[in-house]
Amino acid sequence: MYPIHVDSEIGRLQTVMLHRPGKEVENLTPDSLSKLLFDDIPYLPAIQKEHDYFANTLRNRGIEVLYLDTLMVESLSDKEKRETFVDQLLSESKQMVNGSSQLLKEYLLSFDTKQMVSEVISGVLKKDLPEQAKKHLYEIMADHHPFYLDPMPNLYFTRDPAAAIGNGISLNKMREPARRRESLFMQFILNYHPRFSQYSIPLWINRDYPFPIEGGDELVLSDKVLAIGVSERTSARAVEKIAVNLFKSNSTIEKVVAVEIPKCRAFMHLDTVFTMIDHDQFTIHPEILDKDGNMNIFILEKGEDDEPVSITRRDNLADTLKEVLELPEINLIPCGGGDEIASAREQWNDGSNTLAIAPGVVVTYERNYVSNQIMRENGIEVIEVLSSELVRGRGGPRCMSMPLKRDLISKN
Ligand SMILES: NC(=O)NCCC[C@H](N)C(=O)O
Repeated sequence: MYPIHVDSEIGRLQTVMLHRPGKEVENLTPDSLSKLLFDDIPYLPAIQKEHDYFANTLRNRGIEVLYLDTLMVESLSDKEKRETFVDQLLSESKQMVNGSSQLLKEYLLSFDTKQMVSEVISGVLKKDLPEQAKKHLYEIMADHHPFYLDPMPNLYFTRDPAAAIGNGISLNKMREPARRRESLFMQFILNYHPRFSQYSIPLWINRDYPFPIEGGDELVLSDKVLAIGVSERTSARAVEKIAVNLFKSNSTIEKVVAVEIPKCRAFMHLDTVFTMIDHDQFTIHPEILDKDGNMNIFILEKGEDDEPVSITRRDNLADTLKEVLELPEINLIPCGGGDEIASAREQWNDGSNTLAIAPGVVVTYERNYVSNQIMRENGIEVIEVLSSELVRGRGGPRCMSMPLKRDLISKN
């Protein structure tokens, strides 16, 4: 059965891809936190327990949970594919490979596939490899960085490296060097995993496109409308590129709504400040609006004649949503109820980062009790999950999940 279908943010979730955090989060140190985009070091047994709780919450609702590392191991079924993967990984890890590529290649290929994938994710310490003869100045004067290959602690945010849109994939060039290798996994899974490789799955944008785009900014509002944040992580160029590609293909997307949000760490992606939770209800962090309640929004549509795209400006989010979704009314639910302190605190803790598993049914962090209560008062079913350690990576349930299949919205 064709493995990808996402034509909304809210259709009943059928299949999702997660990554259970592993040793890579234990390889964070105070010195590497900011480079590796964490605010603190999670305690591994506790973050795994919380992640398992999240995965079980989804399973209990009948959702099929796939794990990225398992898919990857199943994709690298022969020696040639393993070697191709290691070659590509090492060539893309130039800044991280703080030593000899050849030595690392031999080291990684000495393991079985499962262990190799786990080593790549958790990072390779210099002390794990045999000491090599130091001949070159850069080796003799080596810095004190402990890793040959840096860990990939952000991998449990499976939302960002790739996103399913309709029956295709946005395979993303990620903005931060610490995360760039992550989308390589999905490239190999699409090319080689039997669940995907037998189909010709369209790529709406590819990871070799030079300007960044990340899945946390890509929100499928309907089969015809895609919203994309222009943010700290996603460039206006990539938004236009994916729009043009969608318009000239067999995709059903007719409008791409580019929403500009402040470029700062707390608001790194659109889904940290805005998510869809029902046909006509959304969470929003009020601080993305200016003092008049406006923001910078552009609608991209297929151009006339030879123009690949036409662009028109809007400034009101609620009005734009009503227009593109053809709804008479919509409800924007403010994170933290709009209270100055509660909304800043709960947005920081991903209170706006809800994962809808069906129309009006969302998974959220239990710590964001103000936002959760307000959603309930608006008729939303809120399923809470644990978050003390998961939150330290600055992402919530939407960031931690990559939907592969949802029911068609009309069926719900
Ligand atoms: N969609 C999201 O907002 N994902 C959260 C990503 C957090 C990760 N530490 C990062 O900075 O990329």
